[in-house]
Amino acid sequence: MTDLSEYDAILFDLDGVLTPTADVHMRAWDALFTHYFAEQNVASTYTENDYFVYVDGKPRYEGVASLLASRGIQLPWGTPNDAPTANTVCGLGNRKNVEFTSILTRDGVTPYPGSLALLDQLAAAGTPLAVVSSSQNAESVLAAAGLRDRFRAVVDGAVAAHEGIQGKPAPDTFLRAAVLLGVAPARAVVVEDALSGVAAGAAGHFGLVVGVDRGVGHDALVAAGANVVVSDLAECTYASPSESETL
Ligand SMILES: O=P(O)(O)OC[C@H]1O[C@@H](O)[C@H](O)[C@@H](O)[C@@H]1O
Repeated sequence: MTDLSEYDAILFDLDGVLTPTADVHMRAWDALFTHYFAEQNVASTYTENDYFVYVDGKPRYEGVASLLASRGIQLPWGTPNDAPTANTVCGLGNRKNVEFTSILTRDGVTPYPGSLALLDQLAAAGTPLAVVSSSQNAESVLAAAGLRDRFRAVVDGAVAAHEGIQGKPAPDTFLRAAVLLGVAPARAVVVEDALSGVAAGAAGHFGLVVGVDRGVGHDALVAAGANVVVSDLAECTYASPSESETL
């Protein structure tokens, strides 16, 4: 068990940490790039490892640009308003978003039971919580999962774009959430499943960076800066202050 009760606040990534929506993102990216690479006759096909290394946890268009660069492809950046049919970085990202949104609408979202159990302990302890996600769909996912009210602050892809905050792997979105919760980074925990997110937590000098291994691999998470790695948040605990006193 990893006990988080010595810290004052917890900053959670969303997709793959609280909800199984990293899988939905993965499937939507796979559909986009498999099709696009076939159409463009790119010899090296898109794999799951490509997702973990180049796309996972990053803001939408940065993920597209990183993956294309891995194949030596350069496209015009375009703008976030580009149609999903446009062959620009933004157009490809928006094409993936059509797929993501349709899966989300069709299937809904159920939080991981282990994550819910930890959130219940944190609610009982009154610990300030934030969601820090690169996704512009974070508010929809939180609402669909019935989790929005549990978080004092949400710093997501839409907030970052609006406020001009650099996305993961830069630490800035986590640092912004710490400010919103009124906590020093050294007193807060970052919980992340993506290499880019773990790297952001380490770069922000947070008190503890918990890596959640949903497929990236224990060693890769540690190499990116995780202090501890769990396979599910059921392996984390947070005793409320009254419980801690009686221990
Ligand atoms: O396209 P969106 O919803 O803004 O999401 C951007 C990224 O958000 C992250 O949370 C996911 O891990 C990535 O897979 C995703 O690409």
